Amino acid sequence: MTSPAPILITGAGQRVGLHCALRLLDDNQPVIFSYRSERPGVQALRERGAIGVFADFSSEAGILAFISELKSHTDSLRAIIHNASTWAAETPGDEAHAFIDMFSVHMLAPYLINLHCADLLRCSTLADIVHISDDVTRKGSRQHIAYCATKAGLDSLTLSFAAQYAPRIKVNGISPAMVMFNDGDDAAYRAKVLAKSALGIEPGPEVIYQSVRYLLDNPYVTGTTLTVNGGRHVK
Ligand SMILES: NC(=O)C1=CN([C@@H]2O[C@H](COP(=O)(O)OP(=O)(O)OC[C@H]3O[C@@H](n4cnc5c(N)ncnc54)[C@H](OP(=O)(O)O)[C@@H]3O)[C@@H](O)[C@H]2O)C=CC1
Ligand SMILES: Nc1nc2c(c(=O)[nH]1)N=C([C@H](O)[C@@H](O)CO)CN2
Repeated sequence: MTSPAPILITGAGQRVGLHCALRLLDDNQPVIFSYRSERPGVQALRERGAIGVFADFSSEAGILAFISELKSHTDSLRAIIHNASTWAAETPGDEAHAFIDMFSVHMLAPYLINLHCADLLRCSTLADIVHISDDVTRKGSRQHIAYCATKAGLDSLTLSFAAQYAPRIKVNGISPAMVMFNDGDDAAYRAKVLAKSALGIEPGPEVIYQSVRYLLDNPYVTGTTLTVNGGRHVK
């Protein structure tokens, strides 16, 4: 029996991307992942048989170099999961650089990878693109203006590529609110963030894998962005 086409997940060296990559491997799904920094998670994925491809999505050249290296490893893809992301607040005096950096990783990389890798997806019987965005695009963010704007642009790509690639390729999004804190988050910040949702929990990355699984397995969903926010919109 031939092995299924691999799933590409970007930014899988840690946290949500690493969790989802490991869960896909648990399901006997071959994985190709991008990483930018050598991390324990990168080595763990390699030891599970996943193929790691270096990627710096901060420039067009870096994105195209990744695409070229990716195509040297596979001629088909079951799915592409755009997970890579930078969560940066406005940096006084360097706002433009931060905006350009997040535009590149949140919009230009998904755009170019989707355009250049559509033929790889079309070699798979089932084909999906999943954009991981952020619930914050629902109403904007005073503290992360550029981050939110570039994630909103990713939401737009979901709609456009869903229309462009139907019916051969499904294209959907996932919009989480906080699913896992960062190590440096103090108790006061954690309490403040937990109070923003109706359910008031830190669910962990499994809720994103469950959302990915739903989108990959459901043949009648495209152009949809799943809200996974603990009920922030009803709080
Ligand atoms: N964590 C949460 O609570 C929430 C997460 N999300 C979204 O879910 C997804 C996963 O979140 P999380 O796991 O916290 O993400 P991380 O902040 O851990 O980022 C994931 C990876 O993206 C990679 N990355 C960042 N910038 C670049 C770049 N320019 N080029 C290549 N790779 C890059 C990093 O690679 P490296 O480490 O190798 O440098 C990093 O490991 C993201 O899209 C995020 O925006 C949305 C709402 C809440
Ligand atoms: N790339 C990332 N994006 C986001 C992160 C993160 O750690 N990396 N974290 C958040 C926060 O949890 C935020 O939702 C808290 O309100 C958002 N995006």
